[in-house]
Amino acid sequence: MSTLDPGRLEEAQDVEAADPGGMLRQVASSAAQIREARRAAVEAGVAALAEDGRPRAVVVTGMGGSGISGDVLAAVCGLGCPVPVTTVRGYRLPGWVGAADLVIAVSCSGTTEETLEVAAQAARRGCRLLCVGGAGSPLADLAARSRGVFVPVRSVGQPRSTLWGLTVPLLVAARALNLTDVPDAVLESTAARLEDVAHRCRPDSEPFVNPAKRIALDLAGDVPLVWGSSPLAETAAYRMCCQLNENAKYPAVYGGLPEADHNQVMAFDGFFARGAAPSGPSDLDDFFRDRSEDAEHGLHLVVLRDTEEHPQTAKRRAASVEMARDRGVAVTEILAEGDHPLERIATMIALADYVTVYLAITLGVDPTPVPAIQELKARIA
Ligand SMILES: O=P(O)(O)OC[C@H]1O[C@@H](O)[C@@H](O)[C@@H](O)[C@@H]1O
Repeated sequence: MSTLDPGRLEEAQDVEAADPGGMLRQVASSAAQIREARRAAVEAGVAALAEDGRPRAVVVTGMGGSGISGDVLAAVCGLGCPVPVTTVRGYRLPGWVGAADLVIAVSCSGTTEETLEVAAQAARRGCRLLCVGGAGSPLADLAARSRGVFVPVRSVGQPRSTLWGLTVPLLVAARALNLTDVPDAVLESTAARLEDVAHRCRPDSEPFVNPAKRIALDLAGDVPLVWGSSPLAETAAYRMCCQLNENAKYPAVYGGLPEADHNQVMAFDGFFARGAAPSGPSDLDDFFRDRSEDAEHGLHLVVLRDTEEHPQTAKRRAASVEMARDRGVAVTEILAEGDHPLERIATMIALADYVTVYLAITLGVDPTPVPAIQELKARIA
């Protein structure tokens, strides 16, 4: 059983010992992934996808840490994108998808059954096909058989930590199709920002100067509501919840403004907000005794705050934070850095990724393996 021990985050050697699968190293490789994946996408001839002109729609299919590449692509293309960009998670390609559309199948292992199934449907319907994932995999074979473009991706360990290796080929394809403006200079500046986050969050930097360790300690024992203050930040919020689930084996609820102000905000007045949180190990109570007047662990609002917000949404964000604090709900804000949408989403994701790994470590949970996911796959095999 996992127990909370803030001391586990103090010394670099303890942090490393608590991370036998090297998840912190995997997270730190994000900048290198951007550079390597750009080269791989260019070498694989992704630009050839533009030869037949712009598709009617872009449909990304993938699961878990791979599927989210579609959300990141849509967020970076933004509301100004001339064609719809959508993500399909599951076994079926929607009926409207056809030969006029580009389908992008993403799977780090290249073996995920839902992704292979949807990619095969796309090939049968004559869609333009781009496959991104493990070399020599069933997905690579499918791309070859269907004369699709295939970009090989080197896994850095887990699919979810290979996020940028899996996403950058999609961005390179989208820029070839004139769906978004992500020049090499932006890929490079994003990589540089990720290196900077990695430096600030490195294992040997102590909790009082390490933003990720500090947030992890604040969050431990609480029930996180993770909200994004823009569509871009909402995608980062979803990613943070998935990383809380898979790295920290921790529950989390994601939302985005303004929608969360129409439903989730009610939780500020509910059971979890009053500190009547689910009973946990009693050492949690001691640890959180002096965190707030209410003493108990309860609801924790994590706001991923974009620098570009609709003015009304910015008002809603500020009012929501104030209302949470008035009610004794803990609040943490994570700020986007940079100007370009890619820099902004990548910096929020990077800091949040580190938070989830340090939360795992302080809870005594190994961040890397996902045994329940494996068990599920085995049960249905
Ligand atoms: O990227 P692929 O290999 O398709 O995996 C997709 C997802 O599969 C799940 O079962 C987990 O392993 C996730 O962490 C992963 O993101």
